[in-house]
Amino acid sequence: MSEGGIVGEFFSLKEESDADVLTIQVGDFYEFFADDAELVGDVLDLNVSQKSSHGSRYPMAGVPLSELTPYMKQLVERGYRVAIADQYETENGHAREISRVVTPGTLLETTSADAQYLAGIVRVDDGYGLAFADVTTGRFLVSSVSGSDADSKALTELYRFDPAEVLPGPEIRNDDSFLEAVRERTDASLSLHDANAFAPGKARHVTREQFGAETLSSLGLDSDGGNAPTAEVLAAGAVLSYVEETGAGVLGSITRLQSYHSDDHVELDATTQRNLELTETMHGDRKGSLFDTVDHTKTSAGRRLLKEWLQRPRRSLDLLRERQSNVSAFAESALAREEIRETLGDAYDLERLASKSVSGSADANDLLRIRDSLAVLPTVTDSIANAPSLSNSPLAELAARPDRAQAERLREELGEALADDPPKTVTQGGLFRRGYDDELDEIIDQHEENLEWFDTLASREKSRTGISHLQVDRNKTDGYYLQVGKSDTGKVPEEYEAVKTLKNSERYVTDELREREREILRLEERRGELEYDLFQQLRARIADNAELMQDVGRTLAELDTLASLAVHAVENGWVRPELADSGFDIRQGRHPVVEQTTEFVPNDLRMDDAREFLIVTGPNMSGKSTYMRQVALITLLAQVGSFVPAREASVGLVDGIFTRVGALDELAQGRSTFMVEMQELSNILHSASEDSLVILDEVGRGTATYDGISIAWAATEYLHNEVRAKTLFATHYHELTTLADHLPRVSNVHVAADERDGDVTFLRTVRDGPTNRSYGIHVADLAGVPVPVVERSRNVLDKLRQEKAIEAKGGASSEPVQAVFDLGSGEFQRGENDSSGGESGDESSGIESDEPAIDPETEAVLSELSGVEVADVSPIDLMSKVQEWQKRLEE
Ligand SMILES: Nc1ncnc2c1ncn2[C@@H]1O[C@H](COP(=O)(O)OP(=O)(O)OP(=O)(O)O)[C@@H](O)[C@H]1O
Repeated sequence: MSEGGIVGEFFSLKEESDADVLTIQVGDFYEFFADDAELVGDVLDLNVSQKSSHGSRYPMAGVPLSELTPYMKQLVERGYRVAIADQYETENGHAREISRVVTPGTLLETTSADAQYLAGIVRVDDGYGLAFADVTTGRFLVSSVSGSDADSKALTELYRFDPAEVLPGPEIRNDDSFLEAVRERTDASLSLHDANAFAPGKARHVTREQFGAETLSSLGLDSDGGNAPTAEVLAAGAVLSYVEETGAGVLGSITRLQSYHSDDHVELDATTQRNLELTETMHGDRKGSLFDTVDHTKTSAGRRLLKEWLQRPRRSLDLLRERQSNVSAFAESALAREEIRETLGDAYDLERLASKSVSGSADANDLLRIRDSLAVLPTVTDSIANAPSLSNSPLAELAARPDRAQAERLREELGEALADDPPKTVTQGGLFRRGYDDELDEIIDQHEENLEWFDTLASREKSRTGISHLQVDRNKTDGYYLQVGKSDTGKVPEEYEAVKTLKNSERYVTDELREREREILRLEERRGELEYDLFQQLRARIADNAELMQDVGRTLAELDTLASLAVHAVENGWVRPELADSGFDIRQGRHPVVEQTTEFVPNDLRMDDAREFLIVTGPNMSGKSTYMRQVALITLLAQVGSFVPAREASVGLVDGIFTRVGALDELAQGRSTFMVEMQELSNILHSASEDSLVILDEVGRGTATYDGISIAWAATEYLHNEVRAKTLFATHYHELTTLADHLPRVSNVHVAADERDGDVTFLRTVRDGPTNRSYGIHVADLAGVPVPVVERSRNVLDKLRQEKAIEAKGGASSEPVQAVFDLGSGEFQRGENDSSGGESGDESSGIESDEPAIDPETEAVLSELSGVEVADVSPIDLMSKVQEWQKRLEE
């Protein structure tokens, strides 16, 4: 291992001579480890992780691009071509992949098929301007958000793109609460960027240079009266200049600017994406996510697009109907679909290859991949034209979108240039076909002629000299030589010059041989140079067609994604949903992921203007959460343009899906469950509209029972009266079921269970009306809670029920439990002192202090088990506490 010395202000490099292992030391803080390095062609492939000054290793993804770039530059200057593919273990033991390539002339470029966004965000008077550059494909999107909830809208956009790096404008201070939220809720690194880049003049100049003033004005993004560029342009300018300065992508591959409106998409914040397990399960596994379940794509570009569609469901009826028709067409014609999918399997990621051509990092193999991928388009287009059900669908138009003639010309050019079976690297020679370049042909002819001379040399010399054991050979140290067997050395003529003596033979050279050898080496060198020049010229011409390649790549990806959706629909009996203005009528709906592994009991859902809010009750484990998630996922899939798991479905388009379920992750991070719960609830109450779908699972359970009920009660009223969002609310607070008597559009449904002789059977069927029992103790029993505790709980429950019955009969309003049941009848609703959800035990509520006395013996036992006051917890919390205690015992 040799010390490479300081190669940059903060960077030093250690390398082993054969470049097998590379350790890069960065300042005092980080140490990068390169394990399992492998030389693949002329690219060095490394696995990289990073060690902090405290000694803990963590993945390199945590390092901002700007920090990585300078040291990458150093490597490049030292003549390396570096591909870093780091696969590392995250805290919970799940491997994730982030890959980036650095090549001469360019900087960071991703080798991962996933989109990697660099985001710029600028705050203006009435909102934010946002710009997102995908360094994988060169896609560039801008948008703006405004209004009183601009903060939350901007955050939603950031969640949606999930950028690797965010550049906040200089007006967003480091301690700004908005940045706090970005830090808290995304994995993005925040990078400080030159404030000048955000300056209006600079930003406009840079964006105009990149896209032209015409593009800006056609998108409505040019300045007002020539002075103030729009917020999007400010953000775009900063991102572009950052890309240019740091090489976080390739400017030349950013060929097009797309402007989108945040209203084009269904609002789906990070919490909801996680709750619905769109791309990862709650435990961080890819397997078992919706994406993993429905993905049957054949290409990495198709996979990328499918993920994007799931994360960004759309609201345009026309677009969704078109996608549906395409999925339908593919679903109906199995033969043509499978033929097309097989052809698609030959396509590489053209969007990425376009970026690589522009950056100059595309190698010989990449040019071949471009050639082969371009050939896929006409084959696929012909397959579509030949299948009537496909040619009559919008698929025909989709496939015709890229300029086929231009694509064909490009493919022909590559076909004429590149040999059928060329080498992996240019330096090996033989990349180009004969007839492509006259000079190259001549060199090759001369080279071959010289080689032939060597071929005939042995027989010529044999007959001239009478030496029988003579052969001509070449090796790295001696070059060309004549080798004569020991027995024949006496016959060697004068002009032979001995160069090496071996055991059984002698090696000679002659002037003539030296001259030929020099000529061969000259020709080989010239051939190498010329082939490399030609390769570069060809690559540059290909790069001029980056936009075309992006078009073709995008089209193939879209066909792949649509065909994948069709495959899943056919294999799982999904149906095309009817897209309606509002409301839901889902018959025999199923959960798209759970149905893969379980004998699933389908369920219906009906919601309309007269039935907007469903309170879902049912025993623990009966299927409430599954039912609600199933509704959210069916809605989401419908707005992707996919078929849905149901026998029949009408889905009203929504503008957002908002969910609030148990806060497992935050618990692990040490935040108060209840605080998180309330923040999420608050966000929903602020952001949801009458066109939204809201899923609430157990709101209020994180605090004292009466506080919890009060908050859940008030939130229901607010959603029902003010927001009017379509809402499903699962609760164990049976008191809430009485809301249906007071609020006109609230209805009760419950997930049925059957109890016979103390045994509970979960029926999984959703029925109208509230449930009457909670069966929590039965679940505790199932979970293995010790028999004495289960028995005792039954005892306590009976007691509580008896008390309730007495209170109900007596009807005295001063009775504590009665007070809860009376919530709907006035006192609470009127928002008097006690409706404000005061702290537990707050004198003003008059409730906590009036709680029914629990048998002191029970309270003592349970308190000891759980470490909490019994009166302060809901039945579920009690159960989880008991389970917690049981776990502790096991440990
Ligand atoms: N319709 C169904 N068909 C088959 N299995 C189901 C169905 N619904 C739910 N399940 C299964 O039942 C189990 C419990 O479901 P779920 O978590 O939705 O219950 P829950 O009522 O929300 O429970 P809790 O109140 O304890 O949170 C899960 O394992 C789920 O896979």
